[in-house]
Amino acid sequence: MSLPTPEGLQAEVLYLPEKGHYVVLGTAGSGKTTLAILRAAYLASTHCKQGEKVLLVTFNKALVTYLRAISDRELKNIDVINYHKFARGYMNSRNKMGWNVIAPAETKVSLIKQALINVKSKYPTATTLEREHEVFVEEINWLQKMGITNLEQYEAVERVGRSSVWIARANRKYFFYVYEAYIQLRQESGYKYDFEELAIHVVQELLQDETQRMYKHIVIDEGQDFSPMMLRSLALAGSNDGSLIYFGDVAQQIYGSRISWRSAGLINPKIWKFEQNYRNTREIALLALAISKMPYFQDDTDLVEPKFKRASGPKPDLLKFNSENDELDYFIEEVIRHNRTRTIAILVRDRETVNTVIQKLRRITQIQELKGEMNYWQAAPGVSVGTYHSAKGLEFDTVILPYCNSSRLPVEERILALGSREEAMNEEIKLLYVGVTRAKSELYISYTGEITEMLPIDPDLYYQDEEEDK
Ligand SMILES: Nc1ncnc2c1ncn2[C@@H]1O[C@H](COP(=O)(O)OP(=O)(O)OP(=O)(O)O)[C@@H](O)[C@H]1O
Repeated sequence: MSLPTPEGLQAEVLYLPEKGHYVVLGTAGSGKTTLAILRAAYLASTHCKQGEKVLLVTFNKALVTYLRAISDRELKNIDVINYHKFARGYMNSRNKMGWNVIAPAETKVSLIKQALINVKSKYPTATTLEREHEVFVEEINWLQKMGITNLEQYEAVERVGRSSVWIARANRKYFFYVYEAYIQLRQESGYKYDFEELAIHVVQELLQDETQRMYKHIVIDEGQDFSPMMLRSLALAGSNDGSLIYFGDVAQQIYGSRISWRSAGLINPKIWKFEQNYRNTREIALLALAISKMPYFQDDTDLVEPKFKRASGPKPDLLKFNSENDELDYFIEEVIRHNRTRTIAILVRDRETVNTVIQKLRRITQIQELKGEMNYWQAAPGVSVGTYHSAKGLEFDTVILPYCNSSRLPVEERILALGSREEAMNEEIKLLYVGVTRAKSELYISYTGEITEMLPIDPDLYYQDEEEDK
């Protein structure tokens, strides 16, 4: 595959100086990933001496496989890895890793549940400790992502975003006690770290590490998914006389609230904005824009309004079915008809649903499952199945988003963790946005029962034939 030639602002970003910190905020499909690859290749070929390296880092692993597939030629002498691989590798080089030292996500949850029980027994009258354990898991993840490691810091911090409303400042101490109890339990179980906390340790280690940095330049793609601590660690991991460039889309930010560049370790970055959407047809881009204007989309001053570059195509198809079985059968027919000529993705909210879809589809055709352990990227026409999360950064001719019912979106798990349906919608609408913007020319959205409140209802946005309700 060959990458497009950058134009306008893209070309300016490509040749930015080889020193300093830069931020590129772009709308979906504006060429951020393309430029991340080209910039990394440019730096490796013209601004690295013998032994100096470029790191191209992304959040999700499927994107790493995709990047390698679309640009193998450009990516020579560049380490293309996801954040956790970088963090583990660095800690390993400092003899701070080991076998089985990162607590798996399920273990983390059960240890937090236990920690909550322990703290409750100490403070039996503290009603805040009666809250669901999911709320504590969520808050602990937030503390770790922000790098908050002591109570004074936590009590003083201004929480941005609406989540601040539902934990009273006076109750923060109880959350912190659970956090401390969890760390103790985790250590007793033999786990030095968990996934969210690892970045804090990487930062601490880098602050003391005076050895020559392995990477001269750092290029971050899908930067909106990185926590402030992850970004800080990457800023520290680069050489002082090199550069760091961050490519991200505020509208696709899935977790976490807005952060300042400074708290993420970026020093006076110059900010660039990409506004041209090269991927989606006008009709698909209009739906994405309408989603980003829904009330659940948190106010975001940095939101870049896209300009459409591509020709028109069909409107997104909105279909209602009587049952989920009929829904899947309908799309299986669609896949059979087109999977020799188009790249098609069926994207759903969770892994369990991915498995249901795959089970049924597997009997009919070969499937590419979008997941962490992908070794190979199938670029030829065919069908891919994955979660919205796993599709970040990717693109397909046709995207099918089934099961967009209000009973499935937002998922129950996030409603519990965030304390309200509204709060969960603020977060999950970004996932729908990601799903919609993966489609280059055809988009199908379907549901049974009630449609999710996160989709705009303006009938002009869709091709919708009432008679055709399945
Ligand atoms: N200058 C250009 N000319 C033509 N096509 C382009 C140009 N820049 C990017 N594209 C194409 O637009 C599509 C989207 O680009 P890319 O994946 O880099 O966008 P992105 O900003 O990373 O999107 P997202 O964040 O939504 O994943 C790709 O198919 C890419 O090849």
